[in-house]
Amino acid sequence: MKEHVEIPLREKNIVLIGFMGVGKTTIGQLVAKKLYRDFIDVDQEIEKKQNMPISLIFQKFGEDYFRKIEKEYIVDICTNTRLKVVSLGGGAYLQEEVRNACLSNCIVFLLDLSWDSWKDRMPLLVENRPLLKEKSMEEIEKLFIKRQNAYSLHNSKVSTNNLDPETVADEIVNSVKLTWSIYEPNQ
Ligand SMILES: Nc1ncnc2c1ncn2[C@@H]1O[C@H](COP(=O)(O)OP(=O)(O)OP(=O)(O)O)[C@@H](O)[C@H]1O
Ligand SMILES: O=C(O)C1=C[C@@H](O)[C@@H](O)[C@H](O)C1
Ligand SMILES: [Mg+2]
Repeated sequence: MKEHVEIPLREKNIVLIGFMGVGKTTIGQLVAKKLYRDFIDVDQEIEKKQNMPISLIFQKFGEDYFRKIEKEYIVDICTNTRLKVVSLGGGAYLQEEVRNACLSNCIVFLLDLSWDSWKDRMPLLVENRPLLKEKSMEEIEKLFIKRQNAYSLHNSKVSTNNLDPETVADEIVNSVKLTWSIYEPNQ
């Protein structure tokens, strides 16, 4: 078994979680830029590796296959990299192994958006998210509610209601820098 090495707080990957379309990709990119870190978007990297869009991966190989490669990739990032900003796909954090890997090695931020605000964003999202296609608003709301339990396991939560991506990214950066400035006094 691999020995657990405690990662210094300043070097931990920052992971963004939350429901489809809350802004993980958009805001993650900005946070990475502001902290001079590399950015990893798990969905985009899987699409590159598989050389096809996620909707086609779902169509050709099924959701279970997608979840398997998604989990393996995230566990690998969490255990073998540092100093990254990582945006997960919206459903990744539902997997227990993903949650454990993130919470043991990284700083996990939940991007929170109310259902009412999310509904306004829905038209932007439906095209590229296979899980939203052919679902009624009631079914999507049920999924939104059901997932909140898993998302509640995080290190910090940022509300994104009525805030532009720059403002949310600044809030995350400030919050991270605040934790970095706290240290044990010399006795
Ligand atoms: N704070 C915000 N205010 C308004 N629009 C936003 C905000 N954040 C993101 N958006 C818009 O919402 C859409 C979805 O954003 P994004 O792709 O970043 O979400 P995501 O959380 O990464 O979704 P997924 O879980 O599917 O990966 C994009 O069109 C983006 O421009
Ligand atoms: O919420 C989800 O289950 C998903 C969200 C997207 O980021 C993609 O990972 C995929 O469309 C599945
Ligand atoms: Mg995304």
